[in-house]
Amino acid sequence: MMVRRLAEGLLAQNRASLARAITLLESRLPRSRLVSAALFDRLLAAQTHGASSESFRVGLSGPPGVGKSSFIEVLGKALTDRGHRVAVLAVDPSSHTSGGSLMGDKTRMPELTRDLRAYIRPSPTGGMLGGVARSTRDTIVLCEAAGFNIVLVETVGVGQSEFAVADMVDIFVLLIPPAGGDELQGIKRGIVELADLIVVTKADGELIVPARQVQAEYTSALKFLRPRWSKWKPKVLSVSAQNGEGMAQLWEKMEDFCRLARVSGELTVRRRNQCVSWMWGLVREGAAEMLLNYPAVRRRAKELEQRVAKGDLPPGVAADTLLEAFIGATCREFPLMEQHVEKPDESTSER
Ligand SMILES: Nc1nc2c(ncn2[C@@H]2O[C@H](COP(=O)(O)OP(=O)(O)OP(=O)(O)O)[C@@H](O)[C@H]2O)c(=O)[nH]1
Repeated sequence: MMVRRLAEGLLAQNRASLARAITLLESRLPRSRLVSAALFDRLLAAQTHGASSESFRVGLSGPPGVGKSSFIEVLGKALTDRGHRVAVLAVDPSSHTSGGSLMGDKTRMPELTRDLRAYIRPSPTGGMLGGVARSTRDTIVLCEAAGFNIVLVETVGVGQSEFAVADMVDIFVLLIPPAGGDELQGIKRGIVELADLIVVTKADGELIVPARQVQAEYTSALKFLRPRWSKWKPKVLSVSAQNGEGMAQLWEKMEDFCRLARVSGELTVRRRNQCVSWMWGLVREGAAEMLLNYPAVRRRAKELEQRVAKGDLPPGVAADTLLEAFIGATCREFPLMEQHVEKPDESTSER
């Protein structure tokens, strides 16, 4: 009953229903998990993947102070003015512990917050990146079901969160401040390689010249990178959120990207691959969690870790030993399982 009402509210683009559904999936309580799984079933049955295929998922990353909030506020407003419905989500595992401003915090984007065509959701405070990324991925799908056709996912440019975000969006946009080298800017090397668009911010007033310089540096640096898409070469632009300069051209480029990726079918392939890799990521995470739930295996893991660290044991041997300890522990707990565990020697001799 609750699930049906929630699904109906969501599909009717009711903001309160969307907020409740997201809170539900962020909850780690087993009952909430069951309810949100049932909700996803309903949404699938209602064929909301139609909404997904029409949507555009944009990842935004950049070091603190780059001007992300101002940028999202201006871009978001321009998009809602064009009739789009825009959701802004955030991935910031640190917000839990730092107690600082939560990413996606409404006060950072005052105009967009008042805009009825926009929906802003702060980062879930799940703590670990895995948990935060998981709920953000599901939240994207809920927002799309609720009629938001553009989903902006922002991340703070520290830690691993930008890699997680790049793996859940269609286009990944890296914001760069108009001064300093990579290290000064706190930008990790690998992250530049993931960018489909690089945007130099604050290109106004005295910062125009350094912004253009940074733009030229990145443009030539990108020539040496292998493009991730067959039909798209990453581009570097400079914009000012303060006076709006360059914002329209930026959106044009994003639209070009979206069109090319759709027409070539690469967007579909990318999303499919992302889904499969999320599935395996979750399996790996779940398996590791299950394994460490056994106290005996946990103890064994500690001991093996120490031996591997000292160089007394090759990591591969330690991993096999740990997996065997896990299988042993499950067989002791569920004796019937032993009959079903394939013995490597027997299975080869049978073939
Ligand atoms: N000159 C100029 N300053 C800007 C521009 N955009 C943002 N700023 C300034 O840069 C500082 C940081 O901008 P914010 O928009 O708060 O973004 P942020 O520091 O990345 O912060 P978070 O959103 O919390 O990640 C503020 O002092 C802004 O006034 C711009 O286009 N031009």
